[in-house]
Formats: sequence, C-alpha cells, structure tokens
Amino acid sequence: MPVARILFPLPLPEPFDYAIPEGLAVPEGAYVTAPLGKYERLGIVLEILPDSAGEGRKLKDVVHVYDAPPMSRSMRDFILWAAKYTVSHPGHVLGMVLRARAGLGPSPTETVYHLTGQEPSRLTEARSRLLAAAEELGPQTATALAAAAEVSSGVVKGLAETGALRAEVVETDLPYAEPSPDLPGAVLTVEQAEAAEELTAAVASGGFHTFLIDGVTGSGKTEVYFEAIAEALRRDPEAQILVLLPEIALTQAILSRFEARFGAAPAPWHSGLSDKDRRRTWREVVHGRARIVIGARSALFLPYRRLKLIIIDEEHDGSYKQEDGVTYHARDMAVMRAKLEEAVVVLASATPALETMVNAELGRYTRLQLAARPGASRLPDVELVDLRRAPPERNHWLSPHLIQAMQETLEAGEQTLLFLNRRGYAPLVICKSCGERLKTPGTENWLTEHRYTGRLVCHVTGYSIPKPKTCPHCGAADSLMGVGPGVERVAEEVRVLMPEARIEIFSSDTAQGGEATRGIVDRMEQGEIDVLIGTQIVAKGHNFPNLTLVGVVDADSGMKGGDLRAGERTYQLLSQVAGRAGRAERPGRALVQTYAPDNPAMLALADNNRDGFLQIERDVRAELGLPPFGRLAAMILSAPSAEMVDQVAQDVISQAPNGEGIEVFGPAPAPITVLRGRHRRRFLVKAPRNVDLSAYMAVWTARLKLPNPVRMSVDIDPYSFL
Ligand SMILES: Nc1ncnc2c1ncn2[C@@H]1O[C@H](COP(=O)(O)OP(=O)(O)OP(=O)(O)O)[C@@H](O)[C@H]1O
Ligand SMILES: [Zn+2]
Repeated sequence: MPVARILFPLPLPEPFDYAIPEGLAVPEGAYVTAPLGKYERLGIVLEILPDSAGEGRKLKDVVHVYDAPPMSRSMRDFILWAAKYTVSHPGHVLGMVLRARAGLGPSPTETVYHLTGQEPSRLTEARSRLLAAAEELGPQTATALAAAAEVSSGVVKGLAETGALRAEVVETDLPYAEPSPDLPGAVLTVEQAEAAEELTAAVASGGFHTFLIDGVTGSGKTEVYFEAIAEALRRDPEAQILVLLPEIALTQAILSRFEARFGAAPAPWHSGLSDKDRRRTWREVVHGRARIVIGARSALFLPYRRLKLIIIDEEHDGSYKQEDGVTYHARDMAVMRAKLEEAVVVLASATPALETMVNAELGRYTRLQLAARPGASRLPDVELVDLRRAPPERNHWLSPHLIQAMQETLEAGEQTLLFLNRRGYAPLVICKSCGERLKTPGTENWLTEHRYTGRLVCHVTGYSIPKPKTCPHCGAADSLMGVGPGVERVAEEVRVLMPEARIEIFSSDTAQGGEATRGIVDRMEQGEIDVLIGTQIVAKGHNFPNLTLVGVVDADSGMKGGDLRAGERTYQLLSQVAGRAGRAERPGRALVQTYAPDNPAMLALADNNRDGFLQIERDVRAELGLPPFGRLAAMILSAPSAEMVDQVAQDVISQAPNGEGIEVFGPAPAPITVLRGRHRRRFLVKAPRNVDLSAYMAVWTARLKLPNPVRMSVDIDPYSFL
C-alpha cells in the first residue's frame, strides 16, 4: 500500500505518514483528513511515498479526501521554504494557508422565494405588503422578505402554500464574475506604454521575472500594471493574478477602479471580511475560479491553483511586514513565491525601499521608470517651514505661514489636507500637580487622550478608560492635561482660525468600517470638505482633484526612536502625502513644518531629490553593515514576570552558537516591552550578507530548553527597533 506523508496545520516539527486504503484515490497535494491523537484532522498530502515506505510499519489510514483540486507542488514547496526561512514549523505556515478551511466544503445553501405571478386566493394587508417587497427586492430568503415588509415570516409560508411564491434552494456563496481583459483602459502616454509593453511581453513569454515600476506619485503606475493583468487574463484562461496592497489602501475607490477596468469586482482578502466572504474567496481561489484577488499581505499565503502574476503596490510600505506569529515580509516572500510559480512579479512605488533599489541596480529586478504625471497634472512644490524661525503660538501647532496658505486656498475655493500621524486629541496626558505621565498599568505605554469619546486610550495594547476626574497617582482634582497635538486638537485649532470652513477628521477612529471611509472620501472628492485633517490613512491611494494644499503638521515625529529605517520611512510617508496635492489641472503645493530643516530627509523632500536621499541612506547602511548590505534577525523572549525573562535570557545568550562575523546584541527590552501581561526581551543578531541567518537561528533555537511559561519567537529581517 502506498503511503501519504501528511502535514497538519499544527505547530509540530514534521509531517506524519499514513497508509492509503484500497479504493481511495489520494493524489499528491490532496486535502485530506486523518486520525491524529484523539481527533480526525485536516491536513495536506505533501508527497506520496512508494509501497516500500510502509513495509513493516503499522500506519493509520487516510480517512477522507476533499473534493477540491490538490494543492500545487509549488505551493507545497513555498510552505516548506517559508517555514525554513522564518524559522517556524511548516505546520504553522500551513495554518495561515488554511485560514478559511470552511471553503473546502461546498457552499452552504438557503431557500429563497420567487414571485410566480399567481394571485393568492385571499389577499390580506400583510400579504400584499409582502408581495410588494418581493416585487421590489427580487428573490430573497423568508427572513429577509418578512423583515422588508415588516410582517412575520409565517406570511411567506402562507403565500408559498397558495402558490403565489415559489421556493428555490440556492447556494449562498456565489462565484466571482469573470473579469474581462478587453475593456478599454486609459490611453497611455508614451512612457507608460513603454513600461506596459515590457510587462506584457514578460507575461506573454512566461517564466519568473521581477519588475520595479518606479514612478512618481500620480504617474499612472496602476494604469500600467492593469495592462499586465489584462495580458495575463488574455494569455491563459486559468491564470490567477494577485494584487497586494497595504491594508489601509484597500478602499472602495481602488476596488471600483478594478471593476471599471475589468468589468467585474476582484475577489477581496483582508482582515475586515465576514466569515462568509472569507470562505467564498478561499474556495474560489482553491478551485482556480477567482481570477483576480486583491488583498492585504496574508493573501500571499492563499493556495492559488495557478498563480501567474503578482503585483505589490506601494512595495515600500511597512505594513507588508507581519510582526506576529510567523513573522514575514510579504514583498520578499512574494518574490520567492513568484520564483517557485515561474510567475511575473511587479513591485510598484513612488518611493521604493532601499532594498528594492539595490536589487534593481544589481540587475535582479528590471526597473521601469515613470518620471511624469500624465496631462496637465504636475508634482507639487514642496517647501520646508522652519519652525525655529516662525513657530506657532504657544499650545498651537500651525505656523503663521501655513495658516496663511490655508486661508488663500479656502478663498480660491480649493481644498487643504493637513497631515498628522497621531490619532486622538493629545498623545500624552500628564498631571499638572505631581507630574505623573499616565500609562497603561504595568507597562511603559503612554495613554492618548481622545476628546471625541472622552477616553484615554493605549494605542499599543488597546487598554482604555474614561478620562478620570482626579489624578490616579496623587488624587488632585482636574489636574490632568493633554500634551502635544493629535488630529482632534489640530481640528480644534482650525475651527477657531477658519470658522466658515467645512472641517473633517479622517483617522481610523472616524473611519470605522468601509461605509464611513467612503463617506469622507466621497465628500472630499465632491468638494464638500474644505479642510481634511488626517493620519496616514489619507496618505495612500486617494485622488482628490480639488486638493491643492498639503500641510504636514509635524514632519519630525517619525524621526524619533533610533529605528534604522526612520529616515527612509519619513521620506516615503511625507512624499506620499505631498503627492496627494495637485493631481488634476490645478497645481499643488506642500508645506512641511519641521524643527530640523537641514535633516537629509527634509532637504531631499524639498528638492524632490529621492535618489540623492537614497544614496546617503545606502552609504550609511553599507558603512554599518545593515540591510541590504548585511542581515539582521531578532529573537524575542517573553514571560509573565520581568525577573523570569531576565534570568532565562542569560541562559539563552550563553547558548548562542559562534559564527564567523556574527554578532549578537542584547538582551534588551523589546520594542513593546510588555504585551498582554508578558514581559519581553530581545536579542538582535547581525551577520554579513552571505550568511544563512535562518539556519543560524534554527541551530540556536534548537539548543534551547525553555521553562514552560517562557515563549520564544524569531523575527528574520526585523523592522521595529525602538
Ligand atoms: N494615460 C492616462 N490617461 C488619463 N488618465 C490617466 C492616465 N494615466 C493615469 N491617469 C489618471 O491619473 C491618476 C493617477 O494615476 P494612478 O493612480 O494610476 O497613478 P499612481 O502612479 O498609481 O499613483 P500613486 O503613486 O498615487 O499610487 C488616476 O486618476 C488615473 O486614472
Ligand atoms: Zn497627580
């Protein structure tokens, strides 16, 4: 009897072997169930071994094979590779792949009711209301019809018995409509057409190829990669296309753009999906029927049947790094995935990551440049406002220069966007009496004041309390004071300065759920808002034609904290924000308030000299042997008490293997020192580029025997450093 080697989505070190019973067809990659411990569990057949592998062994049987296309070999290889790279159990990675396993079964069904046109024998008031609702809404469930007509669902049953309604059993999860490659797109400019041609040629000839679309904001990067998508759809009727976006950029606006271009909505994948939509997308992906998937980073781990093109829009974005559980960077993983699938991968950005630029220079990626915005649209002028010379008034945040520009903009009937990457009213609350800074109990995380809700909130842990009347430390009454600006406080300032302006705040607090976001975006597009004050949620993907002034309230805030990418990230975010201005005919400008106008990131921003900035960055990193010129990994230990974690950390460091050129720093407090009641310490490991740091970390972690409540995780290429 042949043997199936099965991987389960559990943190187990290896797969297990099972016998394939007579009469059961089990292909490689099949989704199966098999007994493990007390339960039958879902797993994946990694490979089929010859009969000899089972000889003399007492193996349990595979129990059930799901009626779904088997997982491709390239997907299985990707799982094993990703586990090795991230120093995780393969079963842990498989768990991410099987996140909506309900999609393995067929769609659930429900009963809907149609009008038959036949008159009921007796027509009551309730019955005619219900028939009217059925007429208006079309086929619906009894519950939905009854609710719409405000009658009991018994009325539906009664009408069905008289023959006025006909019941039909239908599937709840419908397939996605087939996108069409041949609808007209934008008429491309010469430079756009050249870039599109290179992409479509690579898609047409097949095979692995990595591109970078390096194009200024608003240059039409989306229009260009649309052409590659169209080509992939056209070439291969089974090809699947994955478009990754930062979660925050997955707005209705971009979905609508896809729908307009391809005549059908793409299959979505992000953290806000309902269970039903998650199951639906997953099923359609596995069966190969979802042709275009648009999703956040975890969409990379879906088990596509035939993935031929991956787009990573805003490839520099920090949200592609997953920090929890299996830590990975979706951009880097996507390139590997494309290699295994022999697919084309396209990174797009106006401010590519230094890592990506270096890869392009080394010829690993083909760089396609878009230097201009199409039509009359121009890049905004960026001007630094030196706050040391002309500061705002005390306890105010807008400089006279910015205020004047806002007033001119309002008078011209145009819109202003003020950017401040801080939610709430004030980022810090202190007691005037005793000087205490309010923190989440047991941690070093400050509480942020939110006036809108009257609460103090921790943005790290989510801890929140109503704002106390007295100081929790010294008991003084009315002594708590918010320090520094958040978007709510800046809005307050603008309201006083410009009482006639229509002002709105756009942050994750005011944009809970897609509907609210759409409301603000729509109103901004329609010109119903004069001043929009927003966090990074406004920085990406929006096209506001009448927006001509962008004000950056505090350009320095992102520079603090000693993070190796702080300068790069500040440059990226600010040029992204500035790029919102002047996207239509009217020219735009950006005023950037800073106390450090000679910082290289600020100077480069003002000169629109991105490459000069990257050159300085790369020199610094090359000098220090930091990524991409060296490698980093982190190990995080956590335990219920600080004493315990410190003690274990000493033992852990003594076990670190020696390696040529490898340096281990720490233990030090982790970026988030206390999380969910656990104290965290971190080691940072630095190695030359040619060292396999994953293998080094695997050797180290295999040596450790950690006491029970202590947990350990490895982060290859860490991104947070505080
Ligand atoms: N060739 C073209 N003809 C007409 N309109 C175009 C053309 N190219 C781009 N546009 C329009 O210009 C705007 C910006 O294009 P797009 O969003 O594709 O740029 P982008 O480079 O992806 O921008 P960002 O960097 O902000 O993400 C869009 O409204 C788009 O429809
Ligand atoms: Zn006090």
